[in-house]
Amino acid sequence: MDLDLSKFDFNVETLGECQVPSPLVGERLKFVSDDERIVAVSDSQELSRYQEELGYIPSMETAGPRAKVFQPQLLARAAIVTCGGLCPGLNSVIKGVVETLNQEYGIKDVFGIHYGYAGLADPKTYPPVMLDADKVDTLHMEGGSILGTSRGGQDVETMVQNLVNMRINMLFTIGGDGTLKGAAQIAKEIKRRGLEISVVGVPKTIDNDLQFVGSTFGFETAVYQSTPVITAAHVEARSVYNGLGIVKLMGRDSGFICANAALANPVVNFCLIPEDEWTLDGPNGLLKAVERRFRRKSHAIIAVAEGAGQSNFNGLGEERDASGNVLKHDIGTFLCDRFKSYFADLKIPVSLKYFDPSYSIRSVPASGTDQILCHRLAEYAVHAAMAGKTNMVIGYWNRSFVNVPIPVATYERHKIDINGSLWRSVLACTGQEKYFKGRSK
Ligand SMILES: Nc1ncnc2c1ncn2[C@@H]1O[C@H](COP(=O)(O)OP(=O)(O)O)[C@@H](O)[C@H]1O
Ligand SMILES: O=P(O)(O)OC[C@H]1O[C@](O)(COP(=O)(O)O)[C@@H](O)[C@@H]1O
Repeated sequence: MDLDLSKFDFNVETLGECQVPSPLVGERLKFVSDDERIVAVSDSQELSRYQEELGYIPSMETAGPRAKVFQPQLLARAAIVTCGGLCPGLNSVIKGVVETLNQEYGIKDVFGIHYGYAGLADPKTYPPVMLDADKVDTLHMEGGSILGTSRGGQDVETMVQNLVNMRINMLFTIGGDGTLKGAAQIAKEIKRRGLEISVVGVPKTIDNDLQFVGSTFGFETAVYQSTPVITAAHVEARSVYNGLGIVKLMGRDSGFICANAALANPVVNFCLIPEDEWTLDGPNGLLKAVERRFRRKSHAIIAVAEGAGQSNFNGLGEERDASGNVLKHDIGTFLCDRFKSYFADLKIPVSLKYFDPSYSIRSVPASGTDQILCHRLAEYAVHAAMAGKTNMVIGYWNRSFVNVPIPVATYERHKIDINGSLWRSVLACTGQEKYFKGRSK
């Protein structure tokens, strides 16, 4: 089956003339396009590092439908799996994949795999469900994942054998960096066995920590959802003498939610992220900084990312979740305890209110433009799988949807550049530098 491209309002196969989503890695890289591919060329150290460690030059291609459709319509059977932590919009992506398969390609056999890779490894215990247009009709209104999710490793050979048993030839994995690494292993095993099964990822990361993906669904919703909580913290703190509001937000290794929430809510006075170091004690520490702020304003709001300030727990050991992710020590309650004892020792009154909205933030449905992003990422994932592409994830880069090889997207975590303009804006907006006196940058 070939696809009639005239029904789409753009020609994805004239990349050389019209669509070059650059830059791939900062401004230093340049691009040349070669038919559908966008090849990054540069003599920068960064590129050589990729080339050396990955064994190839990282390249992306413009996402979209291809005239040559690889999957025969009658035999095409798809499976969708959601893994890792919840994220607003998971259900919207599931709906988008099912509808695009149904409506654009006439493919009706779509399996929903239950409970992440656990369901793929053990479909007897967690039987899959057939998904159709009726089942997904109002799915975008629901938070969570209708399929359920899980963490924890599964046997790759078993998962691939189950795909074969179910006669699946397209697997859509909706997940973050762990899920994508799992997807890459599945794709490798598929290749080793000489099977024709596409494995295409849709990037799910509320923390926004994947490389070359630009925008991920759920992130904007998370920032938006933080607003009522920060507002409540501010109202509480402002209404009493020396009111201190501490709001903990998600972000294990990357502080994007926290930084953006601080910018979106300019009542935040201190934004603490994993990427930037700060001390608690001493003349330049956070405790003293809040004391200084109290003298000027008598209230203060701290937004802290869950992965911030972990050096305060040095020597306490390390726990991991089932997927191997390092569990962060609870910086929120730690700060509460330290502030209470600090001000008690100084006999300075303080009224501290602590807010941890993490799970209520991530369990809502996607809102605003996140809904649109979910649908479009899903559409492009289907186009990629139908064109026979594999071991790749859809990215949104420089206002273009792109097909990004999984090893490139997961090569390292995307983090806030503390010398970059985003962090500079946060520092300016919070004014935290004037309280953190003498703090090195
Ligand atoms: N390095 C890895 N290789 C293969 N599978 C992985 C890897 N890391 C995680 N996974 C699997 O991917 C799934 C989701 O991973 P997890 O880290 O929990 O969430 P996320 O995908 O959001 O990062 C889990 O089932 C986990 O076992
Ligand atoms: O408590 P859980 O369910 O393991 O999830 C907590 C984690 O989920 C996240 O929201 C997203 O994590 P993943 O991208 O690894 O799924 C993190 O910010 C947070 O640490």
